[in-house]
Amino acid sequence: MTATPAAHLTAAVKVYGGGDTEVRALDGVTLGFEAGRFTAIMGPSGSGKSTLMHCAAGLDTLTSGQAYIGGTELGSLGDKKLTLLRRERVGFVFQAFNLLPTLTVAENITLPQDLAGSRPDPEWTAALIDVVGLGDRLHHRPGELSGGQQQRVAVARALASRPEVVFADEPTGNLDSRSGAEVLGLLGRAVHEMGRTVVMVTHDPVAAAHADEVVFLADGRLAGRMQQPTAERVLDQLKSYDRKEAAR
Ligand SMILES: Nc1ncnc2c1ncn2[C@@H]1O[C@H](COP(=O)(O)OP(=O)(O)OP(=O)(O)O)[C@@H](O)[C@H]1O
Repeated sequence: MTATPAAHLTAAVKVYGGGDTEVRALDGVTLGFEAGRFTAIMGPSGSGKSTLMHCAAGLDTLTSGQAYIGGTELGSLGDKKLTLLRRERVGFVFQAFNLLPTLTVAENITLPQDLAGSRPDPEWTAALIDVVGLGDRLHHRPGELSGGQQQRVAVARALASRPEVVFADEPTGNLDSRSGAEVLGLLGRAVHEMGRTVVMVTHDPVAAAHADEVVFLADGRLAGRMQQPTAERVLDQLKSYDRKEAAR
């Protein structure tokens, strides 16, 4: 028997709007994110990447089908239980960092646990701070840090409660290539050295090449999967979807 994936979707459909303006953003996606792996989600603009991530993470609901974190089906949870699940079992990294400007780096990192009333594990927090390389910045505020440093804080915050899965939405979208590479290296270390699970939406083939696997979406459907991606192979694959789109 194979282990339960960290997150998975079965026959996932998401429809926005209705009538003439109806959009099927997800059109029957069945997909699992294995634990202990770094997965990138790619596809042309409008292919449903963000929708898939939001529905898989419990930030949005499916029109039909199921989304699971571990063995928990999200559609069966009420708002309160869903909020708790997101807080305790899922980590998030967004393009815009989303740190609280009035809190220090250290306070930002432990904020989700403080909100949940859980006690941060000092050894784990220290290991995280070491990995993100911000030990000398713990009492600074986000405004005193570079974009790359802020995103490293956001990665540490996402990992602080040892969530079952971290979802990252274009985490390098606001960073220069060097800071972006640092953040991607950090996500990779979280997976390969700290046993975490990361699912990342990205437009950037170079970013996707940091993942163990790339999942391709096209028109709201699963269009392919690539193991051990390279930026070049990812780019070629994306071009093939563009050519199919142009031929329609
Ligand atoms: N709240 C919404 N209301 C209506 N349509 C939406 C909404 N959110 C997304 N869509 C539509 O659903 C489809 C998929 O959007 P989604 O943002 O998931 O794609 P994406 O692959 O993440 O795109 P991008 O790469 O441009 O960010 C698009 O056609 C989009 O216009």
